Amino acid sequence: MAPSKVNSAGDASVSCSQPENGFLNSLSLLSSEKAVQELLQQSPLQSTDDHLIEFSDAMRTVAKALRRAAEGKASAQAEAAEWKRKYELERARNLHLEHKEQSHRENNGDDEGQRTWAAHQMSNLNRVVPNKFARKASFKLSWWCKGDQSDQHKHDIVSFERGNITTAERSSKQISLKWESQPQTVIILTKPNSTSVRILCAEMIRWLREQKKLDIYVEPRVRAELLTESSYYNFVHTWKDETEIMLLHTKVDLVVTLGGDGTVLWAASMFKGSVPPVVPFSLGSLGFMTPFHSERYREYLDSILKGPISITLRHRLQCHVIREAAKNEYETEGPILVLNEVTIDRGISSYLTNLECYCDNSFVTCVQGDGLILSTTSGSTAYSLAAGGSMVHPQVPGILFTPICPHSLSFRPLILPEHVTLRVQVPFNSRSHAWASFDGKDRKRLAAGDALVCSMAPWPVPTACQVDSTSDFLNSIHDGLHWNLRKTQSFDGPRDT
Ligand SMILES: NC(=O)c1ccc[n+]([C@@H]2O[C@H](COP(=O)([O-])OP(=O)(O)OC[C@H]3O[C@@H](n4cnc5c(N)ncnc54)[C@H](O)[C@@H]3O)[C@@H](O)[C@H]2O)c1
Ligand SMILES: Nc1ncnc2c1ncn2[C@@H]1O[C@H](COP(=O)(O)OP(=O)(O)OP(=O)(O)O)[C@@H](O)[C@H]1O
Repeated sequence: MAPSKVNSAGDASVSCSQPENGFLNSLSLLSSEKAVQELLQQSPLQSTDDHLIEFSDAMRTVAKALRRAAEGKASAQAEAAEWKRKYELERARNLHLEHKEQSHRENNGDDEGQRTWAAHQMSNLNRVVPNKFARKASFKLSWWCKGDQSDQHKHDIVSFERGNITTAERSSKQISLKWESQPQTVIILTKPNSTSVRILCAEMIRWLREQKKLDIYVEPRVRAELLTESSYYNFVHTWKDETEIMLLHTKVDLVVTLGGDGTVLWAASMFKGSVPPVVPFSLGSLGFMTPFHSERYREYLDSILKGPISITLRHRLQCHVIREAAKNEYETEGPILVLNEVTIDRGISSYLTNLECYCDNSFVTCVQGDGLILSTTSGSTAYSLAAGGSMVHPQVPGILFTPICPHSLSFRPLILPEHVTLRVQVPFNSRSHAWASFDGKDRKRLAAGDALVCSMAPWPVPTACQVDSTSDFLNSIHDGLHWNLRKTQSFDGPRDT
């Protein structure tokens, strides 16, 4: 970098060569600042000459700017190093988990090996549950497709035998649930402040108790409402605190939701780990994930309690907010599971969001616009659709990467494979904070340097199908969204001859 020069007209100019990465070299900056200071000391500052006073002021400003640039770069380098350290810690932890899973599979033989790591984790949790809850009904999930009688499903969809690469096995076959023992406990979750829901809920509880002899759980709010109607509902169970909610999956055989899609999202959010099968009854205006009509609840529940039933395994995303201020990974907040999507947007800020996105080790892009939606395939018909994302069958494993109002003409949405980990980071030079929301709820502020890390969760939400996964999906896009509805052209008129 060349030292500062004073030209014949007395103007100060600082010329500097531009290194490849666009940053000024901090050492050269510091040495040029020193040169400027030396020049200032040599200058006759006491001189009454106005030009020289102006010149020395200008030099001071230049010196200050150079110092700031050098400091800024040093701090950015330190921050980058800290982020790299955090990222490596996280990768090391993931690798460790993978190894553990691998050795767990190897130690337990082939059959056990087909169980997921998640199932292993959940069984650890189950061990602490007292015996009185051990009467949960067992069921068997099997792969079902037309003409295929086999229960077997190879987990490896790609075969490499003898150098021939084939993908004979498909991952998205219909899943069927068959009860191995009679379901005994049902939890009913309801949309609040709705008279029709309250009436249906009371009627359904009475029917399930008297005709099906089932134990019933409801939320504390609902139990209180039922008891104000009649003391008959004294047998209905509820829970007291978060700890009891955490154990619900060990007691409950079936979850019934009465409401719209929001109630299905609410039900999913109550289960931080494994989720019992969910039967969603439609009492909302759209009901994309609620294929069961409430008027025919007796008929539907009768057949579901007998089984077998078709299931849609709806994948969830697990999200971690990593705070820049956290000293190590253990200080990050616990995972948040979403069934639809996590959205990172500009909140009330009037500035563009500036979000750096990484997929595993690769830089994806920088989102400048209103924000970004990371969606499951179940969520593809919700906010992501409104932002221009594709509609994807819920059984397709993948993560949708959909920008919200990007300030660029060429930013098309992406669909990424289910095994990737995404990191969305608010850069240090961002003009504003960003906000993350989870299935449209729980907004969290992301300050400069904070990041959101998101990957597929090991605990999907099994929802009962009215017909089967594909028919239900197509019915929803036809009935709910009026997809591709157009009057058919009449036969008369011009045509190819
Ligand atoms: N511009 C938008 O379309 C927009 C904006 C904000 C939030 N949302 C969606 O709302 C969801 C929260 O739902 P809520 O019921 O708690 O809020 P809400 O009561 O505001 O309802 C939002 C609407 O989205 C529909 N919806 C929810 N999940 C869906 C899905 N998977 N497929 C098709 N439609 C779906 C609901 O039926 C409802 O009509 C968020 O997860 C987000 O996807 C959409
Ligand atoms: N049990 C619950 N407790 C608290 N909030 C709930 C519960 N069930 C649903 N909600 C919330 O109530 C809101 C509305 O629920 P839902 O979407 O089911 O009904 P809706 O708006 O009438 O349906 P639609 O969107 O189809 O018209 C959602 O934001 C949801 O999160």
